[in-house]
Amino acid sequence: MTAQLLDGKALAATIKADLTERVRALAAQGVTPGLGTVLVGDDPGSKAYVAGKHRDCAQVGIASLAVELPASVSEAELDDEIARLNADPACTGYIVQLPLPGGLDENRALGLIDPDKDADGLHPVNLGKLVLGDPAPLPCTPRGIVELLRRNGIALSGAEVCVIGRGTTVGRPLGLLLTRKSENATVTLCHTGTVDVAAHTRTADIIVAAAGRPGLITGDMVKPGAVCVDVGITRTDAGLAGDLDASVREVASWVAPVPGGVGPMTRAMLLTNVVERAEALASVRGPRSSLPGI
Ligand SMILES: Nc1nc2c(c(=O)[nH]1)N[C@@H](CN(C=O)c1ccc(C(=O)N[C@@H](CCC(=O)O)C(=O)O)cc1)CN2
Repeated sequence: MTAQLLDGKALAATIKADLTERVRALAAQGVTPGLGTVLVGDDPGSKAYVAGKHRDCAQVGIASLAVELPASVSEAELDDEIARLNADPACTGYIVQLPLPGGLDENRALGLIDPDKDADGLHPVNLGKLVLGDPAPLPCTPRGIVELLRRNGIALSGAEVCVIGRGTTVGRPLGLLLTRKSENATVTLCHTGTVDVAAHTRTADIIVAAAGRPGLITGDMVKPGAVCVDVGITRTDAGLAGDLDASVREVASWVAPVPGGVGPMTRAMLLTNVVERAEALASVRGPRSSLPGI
């Protein structure tokens, strides 16, 4: 068997085309959505991801507000930038790019974001709403994974899903999303304390690998016909490497690859979160509101 590709790049392009129309409709009401990003330090991966987010904004007509700070920034200076974006009426929503350099407390920074402007859905209030099943912006990678599976006709209801990785941006919130009544999957969350990862992956209908360990999942760990989603991106001298070994493609029915799978979907979901908030605010304020931008 050679797996079919879950093409996140193509699906993200379709989603961005739809968002472009929605941004045009907002513009007709006098509203320009704005995405802010806070990038601290010079991690090459983070710089590339943030640059990609702003390229996407330009494509769909969302305004960009890019804040760049040196790795030596103090906690107080970072807090000031976050407070500034909270107060900026041109900023509909924003993100603090993770990971932050050592010495800066990520949870503290995320907790200072105005939950209404939390374009990443990573503020504790919004993660709490996800637990409770209340409406809130959803974390971008988990939302992108569910969308990629759903739009390719992959059934989630009743599926056994094995998620590898318990991080706050992917594994944990993905488990919460997949176990909502609307998705109805059964989730096993594996992590560095899991004694026998293969014992869990071998019985799974869907495997989501978000460990950041190149080649961790090999073909012999996959049930024939399973769907495999690669989330781990590691930068090596030879280029980007995912968590799925090449042998997985001979066993799986579908594979979401690195690059071109979940990454572009993560970015498309970030734009979606921003546009959704702009639309919600526009509908509250009514057309051609005299209030400042949102
Ligand atoms: N504040 C956040 N920080 C981080 C998040 C997040 O959702 N919010 N997730 C990851 C990184 N990430 C988003 O920021 C991200 C990762 C990958 C891609 C992407 O487009 N990947 C491409 C390859 C890009 C390349 O060539 O480097 C792909 O897979 O095709 C976008 C966003 C950690 N931090």
